[in-house]
Amino acid sequence: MSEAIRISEIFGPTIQGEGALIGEPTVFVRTGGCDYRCSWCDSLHAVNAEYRATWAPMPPAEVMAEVAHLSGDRPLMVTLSGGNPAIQPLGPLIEMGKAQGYRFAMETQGSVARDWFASLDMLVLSPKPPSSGMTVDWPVFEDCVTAAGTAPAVLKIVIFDEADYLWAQDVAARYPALPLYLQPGNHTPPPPEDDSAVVDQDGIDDRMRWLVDRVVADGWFAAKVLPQLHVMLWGNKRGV
Ligand SMILES: C[S@@+](CC[C@H](N)C(=O)[O-])C[C@H]1O[C@@H](n2cnc3c(N)ncnc32)[C@H](O)[C@@H]1O
Ligand SMILES: Nc1nc2[nH]cc(C(=O)O)c2c(=O)[nH]1
Ligand code: SF4
Ligand SMILES: [Mg+2]
Repeated sequence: MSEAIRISEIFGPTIQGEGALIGEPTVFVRTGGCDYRCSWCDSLHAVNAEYRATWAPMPPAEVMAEVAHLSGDRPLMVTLSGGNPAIQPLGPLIEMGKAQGYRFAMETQGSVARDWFASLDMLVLSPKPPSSGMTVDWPVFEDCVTAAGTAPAVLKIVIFDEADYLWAQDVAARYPALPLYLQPGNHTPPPPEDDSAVVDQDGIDDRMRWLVDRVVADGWFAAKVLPQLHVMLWGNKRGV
């Protein structure tokens, strides 16, 4: 019997709104609990202890049954996010889903390495820049890159300001082999219980334009700059 996974929400199909797989239809499996507390986290309902009562332990078969129900039994990309999905026992879920034809992408900050990263179809490593208030443990981050093995892996870095931008350049220089995505940060999301889901879209647009100008002026042509498409369309609404 596989260990239960702590689930915050399972939703979709929607489109992947960020990074390498932007636009691809996917079902999200969001796990509950995170070892980080980023100052600007847009998914606090899967992070803060006050939401713990909304997280349910589910065995892998139950998670896959819900994914199959949502997808109408048609295999697609399943995106594991959180919280930090790497702190959950996701290896058996990935094996079970792959046997049914599903593919798996995962978003993680790179603070916990697991051997099952090698089974992923896409590992999105999102190390946290200075504006987050977090400090990256680089040896552990390196372990995450190593754990991916031959599985496709990319870097996705959130940028709020100049300090984040310069930090991203350093990170990119450390990992020249990893495709790099830069994403403007969205500011001060409302609490999850507030259904308005309003974001400061003008501010996001300003940061996006600034980021494009900065990347182009620097001739940093390996960087791909993308907005959070789902935030443009639906603000910080949950379940989209
Ligand atoms: C909510 S996190 C969950 C997965 C994992 N904990 C991580 O941070 O990679 C998913 C993605 O959203 C990004 N993100 C979180 N808050 C954001 C914000 N306010 N603006 C832009 N991106 C944000 C994270 O950097 C990460 O790439
Ligand atoms: N559509 C959509 N795309 C996303 N990409 C990353 C997300 C996340 O919260 O991890 C996310 C999300 O919550 N929704
Ligand atoms: S690591 Fe990810 S889920 Fe955790 S607090 Fe930061 S953005 Fe939120
Ligand atoms: Mg999100």
